[in-house]
Amino acid sequence: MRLAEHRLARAGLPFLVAAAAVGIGYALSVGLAGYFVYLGVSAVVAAIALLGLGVVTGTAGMISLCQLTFAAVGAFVVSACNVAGVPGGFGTWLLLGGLAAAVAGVLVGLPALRLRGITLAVVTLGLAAAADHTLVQIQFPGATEGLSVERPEAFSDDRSYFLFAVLVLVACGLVVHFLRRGRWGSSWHLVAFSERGTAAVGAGVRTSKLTAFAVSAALGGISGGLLTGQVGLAFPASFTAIQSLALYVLAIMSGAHLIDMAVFGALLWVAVPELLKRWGVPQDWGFVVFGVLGVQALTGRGNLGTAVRALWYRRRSGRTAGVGLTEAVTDVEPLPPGGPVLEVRGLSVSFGHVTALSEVDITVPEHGILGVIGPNGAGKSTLVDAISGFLPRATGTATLGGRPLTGSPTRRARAGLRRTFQQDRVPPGLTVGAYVRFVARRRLTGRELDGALEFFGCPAARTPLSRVDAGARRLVEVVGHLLAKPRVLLLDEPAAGLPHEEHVAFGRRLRQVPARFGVSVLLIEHDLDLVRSVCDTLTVLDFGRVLASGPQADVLADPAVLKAYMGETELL
Ligand SMILES: Nc1ncnc2c1ncn2[C@@H]1O[C@H](COP(=O)(O)OP(=O)(O)OP(=O)(O)O)[C@@H](O)[C@H]1O
Repeated sequence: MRLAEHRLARAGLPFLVAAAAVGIGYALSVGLAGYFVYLGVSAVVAAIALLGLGVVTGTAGMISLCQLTFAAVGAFVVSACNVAGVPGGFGTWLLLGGLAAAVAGVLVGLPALRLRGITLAVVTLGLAAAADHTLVQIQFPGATEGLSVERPEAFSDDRSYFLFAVLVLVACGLVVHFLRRGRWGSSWHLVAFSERGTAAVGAGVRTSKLTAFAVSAALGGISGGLLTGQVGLAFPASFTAIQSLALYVLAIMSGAHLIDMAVFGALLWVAVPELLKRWGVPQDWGFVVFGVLGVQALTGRGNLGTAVRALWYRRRSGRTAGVGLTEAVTDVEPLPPGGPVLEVRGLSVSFGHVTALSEVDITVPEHGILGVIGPNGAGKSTLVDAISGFLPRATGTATLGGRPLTGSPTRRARAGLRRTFQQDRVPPGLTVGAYVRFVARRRLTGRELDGALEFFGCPAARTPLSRVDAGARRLVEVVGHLLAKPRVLLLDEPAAGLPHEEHVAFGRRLRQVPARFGVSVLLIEHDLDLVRSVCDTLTVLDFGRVLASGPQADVLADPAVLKAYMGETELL
């Protein structure tokens, strides 16, 4: 009951905050002096644009330096609708402006599928500069005739228009909040942290990037439309490339992926030039101030928003969450291994002159756990990369459940082949539960989620992953993939981050995976005790070749394995 009440309270919280924001907006609209009301609308407009930047840059990790170009698209559409007298009034025009900007966002996002970092920055800034130049040439519809945009009837004076702008900001904030908590939001976090990790869970890297660009641009478009309603006539000077650049810097500095920090950034956006004006300093110096703040944010670690939150969490709980595998679990009987479910034949991979794999055959039995062992550099991770589709130039064949396993990593993941990574691919921006639900890519009941996390001794679903240690994050990754119920899961050293005393307990749980989750496993592991306790069959790789393969006891007693793999027979 208390849990249900707690969940209800958490679900209602965003609406409570939204209602409070509307209340504050109303109080400000009646209480502020006229000039500050005008500045207030400017701040709200900037907050919506920053919210958009927070999505594409802060959450999805891409650089976009043309946010005000999207704002210009929104302003253009609103102005054109005003001139043409499009039915529906200002509210409809605003939505149309957002929609048009979203389309522009997708078009700009297309190059982002191939470009990264500084190259993407140059492309988006170049686009902003080109749009800037074009707008000066063509001007906004109605500008030359002086045809002022009509505000909504009920919000026509400055005070009520400020309230209207606050209502739009609150609606945008709610949309962003719920999008971030949904599948799109999780995919943005994942793609920002690791594109390989995103593909490995069967999510589309393209879709993640394009949706982030579209949502961000739509918010930019709405902010531009709102600005047009504020000033009556849109002018190119409001949407220059240098302003887009300054807005980006502000988003980075404040941490605009957090809604409150987007609002804080917007207050700075308005307050800094205003203060400079009052002190008799040219307002363009505001860009220098933002530049300095941006350099500080880019050279330091993190931004203002995350720093404040980190302080808050440290005050609430100083500890990071780890693995708790010491609890006893009820064992389930292992299922007898069936026929082959994953068959790989003649797999070869070369990196230039290095032959990482040569004519490798492996078979994972249904309901079985195949261990793949071998010294460092034997080709184990390359094997996982090749089977899961990350090395398209690999030769050989693979079948999963009798069907050819081909295509991109996303396609193979959707076909029922999942993998984990040796490196951390778990994004810190999500909670344990949000991450596992996203990776599972199916509807999970709370019981199913909590049960699986508990079984592997992982922190509770509500724990932010930023507060989970490296070993536990690997197990959270394993849980997510297991709950996806693939045919086969490839585990690349899943116990590497765990304290050694936890290895036995982890092995005991791993042994039960086929029976509990219906998933067959290929396990790469250096800890031979763990391998012995878990795997029915073993394949030993050495210099990219299969040295031995078969039942565990036979393989571990093979003199070639003893000699080549361990070097010292006593150890085995
Ligand atoms: N991207 C790459 N470019 C060039 N060589 C590579 C690349 N990836 C792997 N190799 C080489 O391929 C061989 C196999 O590497 P791989 O990482 O698969 O070994 P491993 O058995 O997983 O080692 P470890 O146990 O240390 O993880 C090594 O000689 C390695 O240097």
